[in-house]
Amino acid sequence: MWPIGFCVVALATIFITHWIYKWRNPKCNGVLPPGSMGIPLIGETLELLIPSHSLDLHPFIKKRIKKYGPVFRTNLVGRPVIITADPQLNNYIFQQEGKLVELWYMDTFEKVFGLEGEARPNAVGHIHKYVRGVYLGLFGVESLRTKLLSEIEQTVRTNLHIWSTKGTIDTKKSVASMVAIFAAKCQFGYDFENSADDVTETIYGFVHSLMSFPLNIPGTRFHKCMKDKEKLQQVIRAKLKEKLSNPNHQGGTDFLDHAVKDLNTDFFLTEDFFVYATIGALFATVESISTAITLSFKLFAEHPWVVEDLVAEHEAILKRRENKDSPLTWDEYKSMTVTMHVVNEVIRLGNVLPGIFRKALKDIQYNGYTIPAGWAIMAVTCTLQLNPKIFKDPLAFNPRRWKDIDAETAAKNFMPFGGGQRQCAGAELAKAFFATFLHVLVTEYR
Ligand code: HEM
Repeated sequence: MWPIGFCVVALATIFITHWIYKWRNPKCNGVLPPGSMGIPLIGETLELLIPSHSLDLHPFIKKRIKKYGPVFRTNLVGRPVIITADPQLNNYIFQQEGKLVELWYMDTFEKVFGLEGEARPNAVGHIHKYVRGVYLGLFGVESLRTKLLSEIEQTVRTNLHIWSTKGTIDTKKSVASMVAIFAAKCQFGYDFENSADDVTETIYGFVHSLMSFPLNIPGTRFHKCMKDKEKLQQVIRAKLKEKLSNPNHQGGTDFLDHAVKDLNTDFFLTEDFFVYATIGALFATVESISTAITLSFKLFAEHPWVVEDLVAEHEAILKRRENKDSPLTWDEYKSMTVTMHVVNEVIRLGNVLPGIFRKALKDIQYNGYTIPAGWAIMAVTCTLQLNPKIFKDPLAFNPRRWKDIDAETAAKNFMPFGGGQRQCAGAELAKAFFATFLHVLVTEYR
């Protein structure tokens, strides 16, 4: 009997050894960038998921850049990935959308945001053109100027007032709820004040837990995130059905109003498409703005002179007004030079989006290395923002540095909103929200 057992063990050992060898040495028609593929099945995921409490590059990236250089290979959640902190390669990749690369998010994100199949909201070509057009229409400069700026101001005033009546607040959670109230209103017409259900907790639960290990079993953070996502989908779908079934519905201006107008006019314009695209915009808005504003509280506490600079600028704005209580105007917003330096500096250090993901459609040759077709690429742009040649003493919070940085240098060395065709469609909204928040904060509160 023992020879059979011996053969089974030997075969299993050969199979596992071969599998591990293949895992560590993936196929490539050329030379792969240096790096390690980590442990079979999970790769190096856990190390990347450990939160970093520093303003510097995440230790996972920093350690590997030091060891391998700015372009290296790894494996995240079972996916082979090339991580690039090389500005030249990053720029090249941003210009190759639909040619050598396509937008790709982690497999978890693909499921959560419905980024699979021909009709996915992140597809290239005319689907992208449609989605981008809708986003820019909703959150672009014209919409901000005519409508959103005053809605942001109202939301901020109400929320800061509520915070001021409490002993302490959890900053990240409170800021995220404030942004969620605004986002839910302008993206799917959710009326926070007159709704029995408080959807902001659900949005916070969803956004807060998405960047956790994707293990969907009861008790895990990710499982709770999926439950919150399902609830959100139901709320958004119910809202869409309500709008669709109302024969007197007049064209409004939120995301679902576009759905009412355009549903089924093209193969991809389905109910699911609009629900997923709304959830995507909600996540992008709440997570990014709340991260930046929360960080600013910590930085202000450590640098009170920055708050003094802000107070001086905003008190001057109030002084120029005929009526001190009148709402913030677009011209006032556009006059906020110091505030925009603060916003830039917080976003520079905030590393709001640690990586921009793409998938190689063909083998990509770069500096003697090959990025194989099918591999994911994670472009880390924050190395640019921490370059000591451009940003002296890069980890120091110093908004005044922006006085000496001209527009051309900034365009080449400051890319928190990405680049190319996929450049952030919410950049103007993020900046306007942040600036309005600072306006109300420093003019009304200490
Ligand atoms: C500090 C705030 C923000 C930062 C740093 C940021 C960063 C980025 C970056 C780097 C990209 C490019 C992603 C890629 O190339 O794959 C992007 C895309 C995008 N962002 Fe933002 N974002 C912010 C706020 C927002 C907000 C408030 C919205 C609101 C809707 C938003 C909506 C989007 C959308 C829709 C895209 C995809 C654009 C496209 O594919 O054409 N972002 N963002």
